Amino acid sequence: MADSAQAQELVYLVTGGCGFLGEHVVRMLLQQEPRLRELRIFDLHLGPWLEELKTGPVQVTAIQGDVTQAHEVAAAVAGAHVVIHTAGLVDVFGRASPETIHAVNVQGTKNVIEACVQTGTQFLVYTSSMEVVGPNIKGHPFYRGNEDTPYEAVHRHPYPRSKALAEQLVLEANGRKVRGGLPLVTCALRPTGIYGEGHQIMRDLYQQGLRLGGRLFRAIPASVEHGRVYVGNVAWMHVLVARELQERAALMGGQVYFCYDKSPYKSYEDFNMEFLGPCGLRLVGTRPLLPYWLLMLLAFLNALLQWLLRPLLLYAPLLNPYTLAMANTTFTVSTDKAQRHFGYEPLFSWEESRTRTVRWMQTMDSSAQ
Ligand SMILES: NC(=O)c1ccc[n+]([C@@H]2O[C@H](COP(=O)([O-])OP(=O)(O)OC[C@H]3O[C@@H](n4cnc5c(N)ncnc54)[C@H](O)[C@@H]3O)[C@@H](O)[C@H]2O)c1
Ligand SMILES: CC(C)[C@@H](O)CC[C@@H](C)[C@H]1CC[C@H]2[C@@H]3[C@H](O)C=C4C[C@@H](O)CC[C@]4(C)[C@H]3CC[C@]12C
Repeated sequence: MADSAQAQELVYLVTGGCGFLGEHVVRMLLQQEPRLRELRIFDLHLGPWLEELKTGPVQVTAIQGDVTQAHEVAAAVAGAHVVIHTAGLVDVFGRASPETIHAVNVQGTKNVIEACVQTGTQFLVYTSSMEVVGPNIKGHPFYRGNEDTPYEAVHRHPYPRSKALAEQLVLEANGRKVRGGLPLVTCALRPTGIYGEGHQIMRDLYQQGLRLGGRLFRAIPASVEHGRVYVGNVAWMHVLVARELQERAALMGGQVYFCYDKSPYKSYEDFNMEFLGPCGLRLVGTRPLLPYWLLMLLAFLNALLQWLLRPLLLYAPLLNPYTLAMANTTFTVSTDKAQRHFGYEPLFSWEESRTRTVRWMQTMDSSAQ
């Protein structure tokens, strides 16, 4: 828990606070924000682990609610000094309809913005995504770019489209007058692919490897770099930006910041092996075992199967045309904007991030046996 030497007078609200990133943001706030009086956690699905947080000096309020319901959002936001909006439908596997993704990610964000304006909350941090930028539908690489690198952001997929629309709404809301006459101060954080304790896709890949006799088969060239960032550092950036936004509104209001740390630039598959390898899995092949056209054919067959089976069951494999194209397109960031604007430095080194993730994988492994 944070040192209580400073006056505890702030109320924070974290939407999506029971998600993969959200839980880390909640725990990081309790550890690193000494001015917290109340921490509200708003989520469609509340986790049982929240109970253990209620024994500390900070009042932890769990609120079960839906960001698509404006009145539920307004009730949760009322009285909060800071909102960290991480709630979202993270779906590139065809599990949810485009309409549902839009309702949660775009309308939900509109509801959060309007709740801040109507109830007088002055600071809003939005969890955006690298996908607001790319990779685009043309497969153009984004090689160690930054927030100012020119790039043709063209999206067709519902998820990146929804994140781009939501981010735009948040940035445009910066400067609006909230109840009481003060200006709303907003900013957006763009994580690349987040990894760490609780990452569901890493769990899925581990289970897939166990089913294949401890092997995974390379599908992506090792030369394709994909940006990754440790969840603890993403959580820390959220806590720090929420604090500094209150002090440096003129500089930071309406700004976007990529989330980054010292995680190495690698292909998606090679990076995952940093954690799956110590758990006994092996990546077969120094180059893709199948030609790209055959992989794309398999991806399209998966998409066709998903469509045919939808009336009966949800078939949502990792491989589909969008995920294959994404994995196969270089997208890495190299920036120091967060350091320049609000003094961000990663809280966890690459070695610590890797060790913590491997340790989580191994405890997951032992509980699976
Ligand atoms: N995971 C990544 O690699 C990654 C990368 C960049 C950005 N992001 C963004 O970070 C945020 C969190 O992502 P995550 O990976 O933790 O996903 P997640 O699915 O683990 O967490 C999302 C949380 O939002 C909640 N939620 C969903 N719909 C809701 C609704 N209608 N009302 C209230 N709560 C709702 C879910 O219950 C869940 O707890 C998302 O906005 C996502 O776009 C994630
Ligand atoms: C089946 C193989 C081709 C396998 O390599 C596919 C991997 C694929 C599931 C992932 C490759 C890149 C991932 C995405 C990336 O890390 C960034 C994202 C942005 C974030 O906002 C949400 C998650 C994601 C879309 C992430 C999802 C999994 C991948 C597509």
